[in-house]
Amino acid sequence: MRLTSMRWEDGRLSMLDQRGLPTREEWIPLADHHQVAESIRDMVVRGAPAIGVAAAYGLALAAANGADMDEAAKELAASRPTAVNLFWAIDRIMALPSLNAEAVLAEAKKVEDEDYEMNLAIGRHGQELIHPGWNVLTICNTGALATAGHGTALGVIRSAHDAGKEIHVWSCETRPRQQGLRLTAYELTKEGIPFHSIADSAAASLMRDGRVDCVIAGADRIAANGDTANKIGTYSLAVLARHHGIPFFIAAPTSTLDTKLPNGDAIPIEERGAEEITHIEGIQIAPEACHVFNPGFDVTPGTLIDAIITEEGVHSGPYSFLSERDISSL
Ligand SMILES: CSC[C@H]1O[C@H](OP(=O)(O)O)[C@H](O)[C@@H]1O
Repeated sequence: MRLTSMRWEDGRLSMLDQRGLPTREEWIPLADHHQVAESIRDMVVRGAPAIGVAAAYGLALAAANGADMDEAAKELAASRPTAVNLFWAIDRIMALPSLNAEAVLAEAKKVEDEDYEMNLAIGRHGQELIHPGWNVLTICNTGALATAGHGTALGVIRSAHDAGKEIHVWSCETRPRQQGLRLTAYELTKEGIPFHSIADSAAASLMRDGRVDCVIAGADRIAANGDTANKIGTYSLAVLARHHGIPFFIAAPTSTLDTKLPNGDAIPIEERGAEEITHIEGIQIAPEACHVFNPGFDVTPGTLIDAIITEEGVHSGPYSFLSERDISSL
């Protein structure tokens, strides 16, 4: 059975609580869009494409429950600010000619199915860049748990492995929420893909020692010039990769493109709570009243990205994802 982060069955939405993985596999039933918004905000479900799919199903619940769809859309849109897929999915549903329950659910299922197909295409295109025997470094979780299945950056890794390229993965722990140590390690273990989890701070010396052949990461929002918002720490990996002459790739579906933004300066960067840093599994590890700055994302300039892989193919810089419509509106 395909690993996925959520299931719509018999009119009900349930989500795999990613906060408990890898030690607890617990599915949570969600009865309404309020609970979906809360599950996105609390990172029960996380990952740019996955929260877009979740929001689409949240609107399907709102329609089925007879809720005010505009209010439901606003509540879901307020759950997290950085991943543009959330707003792309909400806008797509709200643009339907009719917001009856059947039509909204059908469109939500299309959003999910299309994301899965886009990830398979990203994998096909991206694995062409991966040489046999490469050591591939990645950050956060960009796999089936962050999408509708297969994954983006981790989808490229899966596809390269499935193509018999015998790669090895360095999976950054990804402080503070440890999506790499908990979720990517969980997925790679399930698939039997060789990997080592590493502290985020170990990446530099691995690159210096010639033990990294490429870096591949996901994205939460890509501006028209290729500036890319992704998990905090991605920018430092891009700078390190450029310093060491190592190719740095981003993998994302086109639903992650925000062509209204000419560059990454205006991408909203989510700041999360201090407890994500001061506590681990609810246990305090920092002094009382410890001051914390906890941005969830950073922006990597398109000039540091050697290729952006989408379902359409491999794009190389300089990037210009502006559509004709966007150019005419500038
Ligand atoms: C396939 S996109 C996954 C993307 O989302 C992650 O952020 P979060 O776990 O906070 O939702 C991270 O930026 C990943 O690259």
